[in-house]
Amino acid sequence: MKNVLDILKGKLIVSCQALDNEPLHSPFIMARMALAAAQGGAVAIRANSVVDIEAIKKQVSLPVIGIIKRDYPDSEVFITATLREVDELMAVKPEIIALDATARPRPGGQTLAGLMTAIRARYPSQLLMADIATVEEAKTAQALGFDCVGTTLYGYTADTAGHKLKERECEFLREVVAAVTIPVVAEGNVETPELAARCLESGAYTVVVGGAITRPQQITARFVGAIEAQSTDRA
Ligand SMILES: CC(=O)N[C@H](C=O)[C@@H](O)[C@H](O)[C@H](O)COP(=O)(O)O
Repeated sequence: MKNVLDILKGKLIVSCQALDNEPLHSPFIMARMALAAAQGGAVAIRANSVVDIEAIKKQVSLPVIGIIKRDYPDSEVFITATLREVDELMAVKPEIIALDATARPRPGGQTLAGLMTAIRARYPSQLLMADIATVEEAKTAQALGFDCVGTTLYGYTADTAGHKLKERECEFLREVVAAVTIPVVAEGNVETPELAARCLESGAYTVVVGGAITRPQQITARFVGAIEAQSTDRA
């Protein structure tokens, strides 16, 4: 049996997520999205919440990268922010758990190192993915013993706001790849098949695509934007 990270190498992971303010918010729909992704050739699914992961695991036999998004009043960290979310996720045993590994202050003043120690003590064999936004954070994640690191939060922190992976021929991704030896997951705003392929060429171990496949409101807006840009050109 291949280990989970081997399965992901050079392949596509589809993120099936819809928050409660999104039109497709529903474990049933996310499970069907996961089935469609599996039929299209995805090798794993990234998903948010216990109920979604439970429904997805009933529908497909692919490995799952699990997260719980939860807002805390004292911190901007919201992806699997504390041990509480890790404990909840372990009820549905995602093959990999991803957590925010940015340098931002965490809920309750906890440090990332402290959280890692607590997770490793309770779940020593659980694979862990670090969602980061800077090269320094990737290096720290490797030093703390994360199994892989993802560019998930690049463009979503105060310091990196607005940046996208595709900029300057994937320069940020290439810098992360050069800085660590653990597998690097290209994730965040991978909007086209060509960009997904370029991420792998740039040294990413695997690539996660979310909205460009599973958020039809985003896909629609991209079409509308292109049509409107062309009609402005013609005017
Ligand atoms: C920043 C944040 O909250 N990212 C979340 C992380 O799980 C998801 O909302 C994204 O959909 C996922 O990272 C995939 O990215 P994209 O949908 O851009 O392909």
